[in-house]
Amino acid sequence: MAYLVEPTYTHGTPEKTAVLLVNLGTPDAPTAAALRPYLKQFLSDPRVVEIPKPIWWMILNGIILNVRPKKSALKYASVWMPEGSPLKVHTERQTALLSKQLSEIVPDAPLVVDYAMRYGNPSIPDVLAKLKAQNCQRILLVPMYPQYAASTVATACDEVFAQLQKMRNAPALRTIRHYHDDAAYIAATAQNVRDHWTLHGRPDMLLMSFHGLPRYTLEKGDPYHCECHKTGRLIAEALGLSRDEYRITFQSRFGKAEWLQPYTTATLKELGKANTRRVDVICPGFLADCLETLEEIAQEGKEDFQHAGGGEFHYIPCLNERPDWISALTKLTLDNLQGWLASPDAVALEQGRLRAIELGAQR
Ligand SMILES: C=CC1=C(C)c2cc3[nH]c(cc4nc(cc5[nH]c(cc1n2)c(C)c5CCC(=O)O)C(CCC(=O)O)=C4C)c(C)c3C=C
Ligand SMILES: [Fe+2]
Ligand SMILES: [Fe+2]
Repeated sequence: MAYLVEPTYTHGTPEKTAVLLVNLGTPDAPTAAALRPYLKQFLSDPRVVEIPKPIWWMILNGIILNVRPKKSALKYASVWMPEGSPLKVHTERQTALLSKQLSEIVPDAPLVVDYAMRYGNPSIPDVLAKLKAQNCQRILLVPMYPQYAASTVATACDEVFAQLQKMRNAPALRTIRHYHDDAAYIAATAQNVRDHWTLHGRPDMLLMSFHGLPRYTLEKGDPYHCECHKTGRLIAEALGLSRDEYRITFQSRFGKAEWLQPYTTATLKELGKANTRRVDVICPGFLADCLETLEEIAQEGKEDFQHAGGGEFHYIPCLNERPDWISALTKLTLDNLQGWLASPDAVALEQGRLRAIELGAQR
């Protein structure tokens, strides 16, 4: 009698460990037609919009999905790269660079490095199927958000868990919750700012703008607001800034409810009205440039500031492919792989961690 086996049964192929980067996601093209399914998936997630379903369903399908795709498509078109959406292009490059650095540090480790998007493509179900087909029996999920929010990190974990629930022979899973105060992430962010100042001199004000969340998330216990403030304080300390030389603000308000304050837009207008000579803006909660940084901050933010009477406006890009950030990501990954690679690799792993610290410091 033949035994029934799962189609992905991989007896004989070596067991592998996967490092899976997960980012938010982006439309496939800067068009209303591509924006619609992306926004529908994104905004139907109850972790993102916490309004009771029947009411929200009417607003989403009746108004938002008829108006927003066209408006957002124009914005996406203004930042689209020849290779595609900036968020996807940078996430793909970060994945390749992390894979390269890991293979240099632990050359014999059976590691697979890949990325998936929570909304849109490449989707979490598709990438997990790919990892299963390669016999990845352990998965380290690395959310590409340093600060934890239920609407970003938790929903990425939810989706991975939901897929594993459908598998009989499911892989082991580890998740990273946050790294908002990770020394190497803070050091790379501060160095990014210092590099900009070496070339262009210093501003009167450094604005650290984080993606916003509805205010009720803070009241309900989401640690996001506090984590953003801790990140901001650590960056300011690394740069030796006094309290009046920087501000922490929240951007990208969506809908009518109150969001975390102070708002980035209002602050830029206020600084402009005060005739601030120069403001520099960084977005430390975004590891890759995307619509929210390139359009909302670098374009709209600049206009808000200068229109109100402000002087020079400098947007400092995200960490993207910076070598010190790739080393920080490598170290974070290796730290969280402890105990998962076979014993001879454990020694290499420790050497690798030290090498990643060294590489980060050299660059
Ligand atoms: C970095 C962390 C992010 C949090 C927290 C977050 C919460 C959040 N976002 C929306 C609504 C929208 N966000 C959109 C784009 C977008 N958001 C993030 C990150 C966080 N969002 C990124 C990286 C991006 C850019 C994606 C890209 O393709 O470049 C959008 C889509 C664009 C638009 O139409 O404006 C929406 C909508 C909510 C409601 C929310 C928390 C409740
Ligand atoms: Fe967002
Ligand atoms: Fe936005």
